[in-house]
Amino acid sequence: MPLPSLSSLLAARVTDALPDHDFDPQVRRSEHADFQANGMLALGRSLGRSPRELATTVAAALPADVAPTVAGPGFINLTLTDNALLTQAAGRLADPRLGVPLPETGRVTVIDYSQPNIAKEMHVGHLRSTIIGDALARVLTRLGGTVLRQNHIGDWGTQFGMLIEYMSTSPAAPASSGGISRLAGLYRDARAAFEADPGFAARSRRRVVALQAGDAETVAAWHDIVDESTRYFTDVYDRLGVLLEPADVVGESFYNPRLPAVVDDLLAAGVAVHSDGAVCVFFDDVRGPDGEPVPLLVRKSDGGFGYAATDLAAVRHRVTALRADRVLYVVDARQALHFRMVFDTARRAGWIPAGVTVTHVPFGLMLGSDGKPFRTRYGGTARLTDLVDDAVAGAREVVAAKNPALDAATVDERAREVGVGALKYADLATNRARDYVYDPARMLSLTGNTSVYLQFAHARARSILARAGADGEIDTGLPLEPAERALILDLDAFGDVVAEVGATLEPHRLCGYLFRLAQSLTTFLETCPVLRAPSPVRENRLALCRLAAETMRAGLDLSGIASPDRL
Ligand SMILES: NC(=[NH2+])NCCC[C@H](N)C(=O)O
Repeated sequence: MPLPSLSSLLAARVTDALPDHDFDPQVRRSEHADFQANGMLALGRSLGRSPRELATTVAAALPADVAPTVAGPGFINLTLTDNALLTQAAGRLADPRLGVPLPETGRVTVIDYSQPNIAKEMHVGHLRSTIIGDALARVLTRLGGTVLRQNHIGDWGTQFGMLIEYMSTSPAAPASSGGISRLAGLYRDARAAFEADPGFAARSRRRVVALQAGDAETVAAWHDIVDESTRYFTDVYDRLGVLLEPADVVGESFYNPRLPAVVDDLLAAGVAVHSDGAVCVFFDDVRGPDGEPVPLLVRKSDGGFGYAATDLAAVRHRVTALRADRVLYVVDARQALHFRMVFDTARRAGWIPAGVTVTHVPFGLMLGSDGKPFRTRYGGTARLTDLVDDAVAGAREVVAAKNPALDAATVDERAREVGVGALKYADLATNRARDYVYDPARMLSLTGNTSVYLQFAHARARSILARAGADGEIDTGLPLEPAERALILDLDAFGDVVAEVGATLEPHRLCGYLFRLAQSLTTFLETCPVLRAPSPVRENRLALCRLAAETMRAGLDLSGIASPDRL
């Protein structure tokens, strides 16, 4: 078991002081002391007693080495001894989990994320889903959970009839040449032909039927398109350094054979009804602007299945076959209503057992500097690969300016680590539900809340450790400087913060923490000489450098961001 944090140890002491009451002591970091327990206010309110009196009782029961004092209307200030802080730091250094608990043990989480569409370029929406989903997958795994990644790619639908028909009649090269941009170009042309030429449109519709009926030639052409697209996705994932691999792809086509049963079962359960030839599910609280109910379309009147039917089959599969305790959908906030209707339908059909949760994890848009949805210089939807290229190119300038003597291969490698890190961090650092402005210059800044600043603080600690040679033992009897105290207190919160990200599914909490940690590490390095300090202060400070570097690396790793030893 990992060593509990100081704040959780203090919280336990405060609750122990009032054994007859069940309450949250609300122990938080404070400007007035190391920690402050604020829970007496709420407890006093609920008991109809004076919070100050409760606080006084608690303070009297607490051990003198936490220096309890009552302040204001009933706060309890708590200050730890230097010895207690150093003992905790030594414990953390010996803890391979760095204090991260294992609350997810035994729990299976399915995460549906990334979800690009075949024969199309990936765009910024897929970038956000990929980055956020990947961070959540890493955090939940670290917290002891079993995480099943499901890349729900768009690989099925009537549009492929069009594309296959177009490719079979145009004398062009096979799908496996020319990459995604050629495929995306053909897709655009096929669409245009479909709209302009009724004969082509009719043949395309017959292709869809042939594809669904398993016609060998059509299925082979579809496979070629899927394979070519998957190669492109894999390439993007490699460049981004995310966990997703081809084995995680369970696309829409996977659920195709399961769709008729979805319709039958929903009809039999009375959850879905026939309506104008279609099969629909209605909701009391989902209505259009005219007050008319807006149904979830399970089967269209032409007999075709849509996006919703696939998601219904998917949720059922994930809960039953994959035995998920929790299913997360990391998808753009604009699909909130779709997921609400899908989950509600699955619940009404009795497909979601008690204790299992299905959750839409929404995120906002990436905006341009004009405050509108981000577009490229050419006005189109931004291609994800252009964003990666731009970030890496910008990072190359930062890296080369800092180290003019570096060889080209090292510059390349660092530029990738810094550029991709900056792109991910800019995405993760704001509350995911909000829209955020894409600002390449700001995200690569060496100062401010950027991954570059974090990577730089980490590399500073590493370079001191490299110059020192060996670290030493912590001497818990030494007095501490304020910057050392602040650093130890911040380091100690790491495990609690990771647990909080798992509980809230909000990666920005980790970024905020790492930014504060980088600041206290920087202040420590600027005010407390390490290598020049006399022994045994030197050994203690080296140990703090070591713990800070390890914690920073673990945190960046959970965000999917590299932590190079040098910058
Ligand atoms: N299970 C899901 N519906 N996942 C989200 C799929 C997103 C879809 N492929 C898109 O690009 O918009």
